[in-house]
This record gives sequence, C-alpha cells and structure tokens, in this order.
Amino acid sequence: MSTAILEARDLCAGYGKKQIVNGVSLSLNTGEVLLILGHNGAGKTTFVRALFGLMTPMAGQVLYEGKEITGRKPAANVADGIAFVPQGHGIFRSLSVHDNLELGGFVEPDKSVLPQRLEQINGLFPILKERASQTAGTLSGGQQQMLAIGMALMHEPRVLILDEPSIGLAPNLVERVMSSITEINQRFGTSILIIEQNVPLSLPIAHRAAVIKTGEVVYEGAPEPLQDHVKLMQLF
Ligand SMILES: Nc1ncnc2c1ncn2[C@@H]1O[C@H](COP(=O)(O)OP(=O)(O)OP(=O)(O)O)[C@@H](O)[C@H]1O
Repeated sequence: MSTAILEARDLCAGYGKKQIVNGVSLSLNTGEVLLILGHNGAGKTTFVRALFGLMTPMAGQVLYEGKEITGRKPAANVADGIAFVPQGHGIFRSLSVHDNLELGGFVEPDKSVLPQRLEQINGLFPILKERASQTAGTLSGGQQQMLAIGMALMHEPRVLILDEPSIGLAPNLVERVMSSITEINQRFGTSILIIEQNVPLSLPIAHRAAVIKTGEVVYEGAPEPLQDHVKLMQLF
C-alpha cells in the first residue's frame, strides 16, 4: 500500500479575504511523481505555497511523514527535507553556478557530505559542471532551471516541489528537464510534486495526476485518461 509523505487535508488559502484554494485534499505518496495540472489562475501556485509554508493556510491541514506541519515556516520545512523550486527559478543570478550550488547546501549541518552531492548533481546535469565558474544569470533558461533543481538537491530532500519548471523553455529543453525529473525520482528516490501546464510533456513522467480548477481538485488518479484531449478540456 502506498503511504503519503506529504498530504493536504481540506486546505484553504488565499490573499487577504479572497479565498483561492477551496478545500484541496491531495497526497503525495512516498517515491512517486505527482503531477498537478490546471489552467492559468486555477490556484496551483497558491496551493503549493500554502503547502510549503510560504503563506499561512486559511483552513485545513498539511501533514509531512504523518506529522502535522500546517503553517510551518519554509526554513524549517527545508531543514526537514522538503524542497521548493519556485516559478522563475529562484537562483542568485549574480553568483557563479558553483556558488549557487554551495548555497543550496547551506542548510546541511554535515558539510562533509556536500562534495559528494555536488558530484551527483554534476552527474545529473553535466552542463552545470562545465559552467561552474559562469555567472548564473548568463545561463540559458533551461540551464537556470537545472541549476535551481540542483540547488534544491544539495540538501538531499525527501520531497521536491517544482512549480512549472518548463515555463519559458524551448520544447527540447522541456524534454530534458522532464527526463531529469524522472532520473531524480529513480536515482535518489525523491518524492516529487510537479505543477505543469505542458500536458503532453509532463503526463508521461507522472505516476499520478490531479487537475485543479478554481481552487478545487476536479480529477485525481492515473495520468493516462488525461491524454484524451476532450476529457482534459472538460476538466480544465
Ligand atoms: N499575491 C497575490 N495577491 C492577490 N492575488 C493573487 C496573488 N497571487 C495570485 N493571486 C491570484 O490568485 C489566483 C490563483 O493564482 P495562482 O498563481 O495560484 O494560479 P496558478 O494556477 O498557479 O496559475 P499560473 O499557472 O498562472 O501560475 C489568480 O486569480 C491570481 O490572480
């Protein structure tokens, strides 16, 4: 039986008095890639922000490894093994690629493990090794996305949350980023929650999928049925 590593129970969140996420219950199971799809403005980002502690939920609960963490601050979540890569990457553009990766390992208490992690990440994204001394802001969009994911992996998270990693990328780079997500999941056993709008390229990497519409889950289950364009459009 699959066990939830990260779980939202009836989660509600919004801005000011405006509620955007309306009672979302979703579980990320240990070892899986869960894909969250939905239209622009459906509330996907607001949902993961509330999950990760970037905003305080209006109601509901967040559980991590069975323990309630509702409203816990992002720093505590990172230290406890949850990583979040926001839309637009969240890298330090004026620092070198290497320095960005080092900063990614900042929360790791045992610094002696970092060189080996850096090697693993360079193995996953060889371009980051080639460009180690280059300023991060001069990397291409795809390379910046790889760097952002690499930074998140420096503290070996058990859960990785990715908010639209394909945004603004050329299709060949989207494929590269998607295959790296599969590789991270398989190689490191990381449980991954990914928000995407690129349906054709993200569906194949998902073990399960959910669709959020106006702040509610309207589909949760196998990804395959969503390959049916008509069904998908009905859900969107
Ligand atoms: N900081 C904010 N203050 C007020 N309203 C916001 C804020 N951020 C987002 N919203 C509103 O919340 C709604 C949901 O936005 P959200 O970013 O969660 O959607 P999304 O599904 O992630 O869409 P996208 O794919 O465009 O990021 C939108 O109507 C948006 O305008």
